[in-house]
Amino acid sequence: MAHTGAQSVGVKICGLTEAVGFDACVEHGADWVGFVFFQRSPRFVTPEQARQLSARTIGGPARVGLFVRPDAAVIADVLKHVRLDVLQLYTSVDEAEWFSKHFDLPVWLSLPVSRRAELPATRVADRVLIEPKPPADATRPGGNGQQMDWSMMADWQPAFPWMLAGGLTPDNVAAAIARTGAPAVDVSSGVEEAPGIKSPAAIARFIRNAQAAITV
Ligand SMILES: O=C(O)c1ccccc1N[C@@H]1O[C@H](COP(=O)(O)O)[C@@H](O)[C@H]1O
Repeated sequence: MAHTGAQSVGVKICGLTEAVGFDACVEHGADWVGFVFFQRSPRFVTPEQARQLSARTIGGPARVGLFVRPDAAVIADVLKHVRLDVLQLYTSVDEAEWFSKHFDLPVWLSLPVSRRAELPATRVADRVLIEPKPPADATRPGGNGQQMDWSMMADWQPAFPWMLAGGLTPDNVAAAIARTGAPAVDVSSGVEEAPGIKSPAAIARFIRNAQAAITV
């Protein structure tokens, strides 16, 4: 079934490391920007780098901090430097709830999914990120440019917030939204010139194509 949406699709650009990419997100109206606090990512930023990027604009996209196997002391240190609006966590449902209460912040939980039965039936976090399971030899759980089988979401219409991630690009994002009905999308490697280096032109095209998808 093809989905058509009447609501604006939310767009998150993840893995900002440089001013030029951050500024493109602000200019073209991204809803969220993501800072990756995972050292084994080419998109890793220190808390100070995130602070400097974030300070380039007042307001603008909401700031999402991404943590893999999160540690409360690490998150607390980041929050001393930069205001985050959302924690995006690669952890369990129980831990996600704990972190949300502990830091009094909304938590988005990344859920790796490879078949329809793994899609959540009930709300387990403020938002779930539906992502592909990473390859066995991957050094990180996301940001691998790996696309999932969108057909498994064809008739999945949960009554809670979710976001589609994994292998999205300016060229496929409109089809991804139409096929899955995703209310929000998340991209990292699909808008890069090289790992960790964002392309302002690709960011502009991604946001434009995602937002245009609602009128399909
Ligand atoms: O971006 C990363 O390097 C990363 C590292 C560790 C965990 C998650 C990461 N990225 C997340 O994965 C999605 C999808 O990435 P891609 O578009 O397929 O490259 C990304 O949007 C981040 O939320």
